Amino acid sequence: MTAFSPEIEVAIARTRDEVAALHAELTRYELVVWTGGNVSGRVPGAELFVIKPSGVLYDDLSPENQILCDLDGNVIPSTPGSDRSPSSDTAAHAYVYRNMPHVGGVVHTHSTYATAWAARGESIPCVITAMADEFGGDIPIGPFAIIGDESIGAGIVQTLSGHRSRAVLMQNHGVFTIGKNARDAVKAAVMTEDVARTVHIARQLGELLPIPQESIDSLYNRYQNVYGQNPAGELK
Ligand SMILES: O=C(CO)[C@@H](O)[C@H](O)COP(=O)(O)O
Repeated sequence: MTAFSPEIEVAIARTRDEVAALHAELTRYELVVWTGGNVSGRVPGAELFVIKPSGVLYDDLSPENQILCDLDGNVIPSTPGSDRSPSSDTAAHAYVYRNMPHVGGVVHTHSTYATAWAARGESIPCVITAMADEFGGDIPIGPFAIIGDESIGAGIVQTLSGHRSRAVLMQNHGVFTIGKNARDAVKAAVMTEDVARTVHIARQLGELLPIPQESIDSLYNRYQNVYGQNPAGELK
């Protein structure tokens, strides 16, 4: 059995609880079907993250069957869940954690409207205030990348580095989001689908009206730093 300090064991247990519970948000907001999609969370204070097992039904996910990995994506042996294969996107999540130290959570979905934009290789333009609030501008397109190795992670990091958006539409694939923690990344995935649907419908009705850059900046700053009870600030 791999031994960690008591403090890290507590952090791992909390991350297992959080990541398992957050998968239920993907089904609640209808962002996934069957076993598609995944959530991971970095273990605070350790070079570790927790991710779901591959191809397991959402109803069967629990804290005990989430899988503990190091930042190279290797499963930590003899830990709960380590008898199963981790998510097929584990190498991609690991690449993001290694290369974006400020990121504490990563989420992937094939949510319908956002993935339809990805299938066209088209970024979602910032034409509603909710997009300016959450993403600070357009939601960008990332490159086409093969599933199963670091390619997706490299595409996420390349596209989102220096970008305000917490979401990228990986071309021909779907949504990947990042956040300060796993919950923040899940929220970004929920918001991505919401704005993808609204902007798609708006475009069916006529011409989209851009928001001036200074208004986008102002909306973004207010939402990230003033909105709500305890704003966490932008992701950087
Ligand atoms: O995008 C893909 C495959 O197209 C995968 O990411 C699935 O959406 C989820 O795979 P697991 O996390 O269950 O391996």
